[in-house]
Amino acid sequence: MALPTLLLAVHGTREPRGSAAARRLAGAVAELTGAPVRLGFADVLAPDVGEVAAGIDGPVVVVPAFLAAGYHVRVDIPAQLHRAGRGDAVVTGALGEDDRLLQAAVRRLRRAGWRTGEAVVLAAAGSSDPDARAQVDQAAQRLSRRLGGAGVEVGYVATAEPAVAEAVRRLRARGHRRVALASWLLAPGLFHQRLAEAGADSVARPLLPDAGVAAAVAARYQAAALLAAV
Ligand SMILES: C[C@@]1(CC(=O)O)c2cc3[nH]c(cc4nc(cc5[nH]c(cc(n2)[C@H]1CCC(=O)O)[C@@](C)(CC(=O)O)[C@@H]5CCC(=O)O)C(CC(=O)O)=C4CCC(=O)O)c(CCC(=O)O)c3CC(=O)O
Ligand SMILES: [Co+2]
Repeated sequence: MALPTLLLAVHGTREPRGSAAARRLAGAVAELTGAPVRLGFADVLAPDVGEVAAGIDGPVVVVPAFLAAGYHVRVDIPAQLHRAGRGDAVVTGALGEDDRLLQAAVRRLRRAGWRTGEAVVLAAAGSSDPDARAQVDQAAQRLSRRLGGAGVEVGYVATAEPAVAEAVRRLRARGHRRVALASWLLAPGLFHQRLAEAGADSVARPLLPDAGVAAAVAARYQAAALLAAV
């Protein structure tokens, strides 16, 4: 039986390097899974996830390239699929709980110059969805353990508190002389650009491109493909 199509749902950005990162991720995932892979956008760019799904014959597995299951994953993408008559598509969970994403964040952090003893702000996009924010809090706790108990605070670029710059200030107020920013963002974009102004001593790059992130997407697809194939 033919493999279900893997529809990679990315947020969408006006930053061309962000779109290039998304296309490269789609290519890496196609290689890992051997499945037909298509790219759709939740916001900012077209075609949206529903429009892409409507043009696909046969079963579809949508893997959201999102770190937490917030508004876009839980509301926006399912609504796009319903509008397009593809409410049958299986939508997998977000990626942030997969340890490979955390490993990617740690690699970026070290490459940006983080040293043992420095405090860290895990900088996430921000969401109006409390469950999505709880998922980011959990990632911050896992990051702290992974860094040998380093002080880690969450900071948000938009929509939620504390803002990234405020999280940096709080750590300094608690006596941390050096504060590093870990990017809990997938790709270069407007949100990542804002991290440069947050007052940190170093800023890690976003998570993509990364083979572990591609493997996490492939794993989500493979687990769901069993359900999607009719
Ligand atoms: C729903 C909303 C707020 C709400 O939660 O209510 C929200 C939510 C989320 N966005 C997330 C991610 C990204 N957002 C952007 C960009 C933009 N996001 C904007 C709006 C909104 N985003 C609010 C809807 C307002 C509305 O449309 O009504 C834009 C259009 C306009 C603006 O800035 O207001 C601005 C475009 C800037 C431009 O190009 O002009 C990028 C791309 C980039 O950075 O360039 C990334 C990928 C970052 C990466 O690379 O990872 C995540 C994290 C998901 C995760 O966990 O991964 C969530 C959380 C969630 O889904 O809940
Ligand atoms: Co957004």
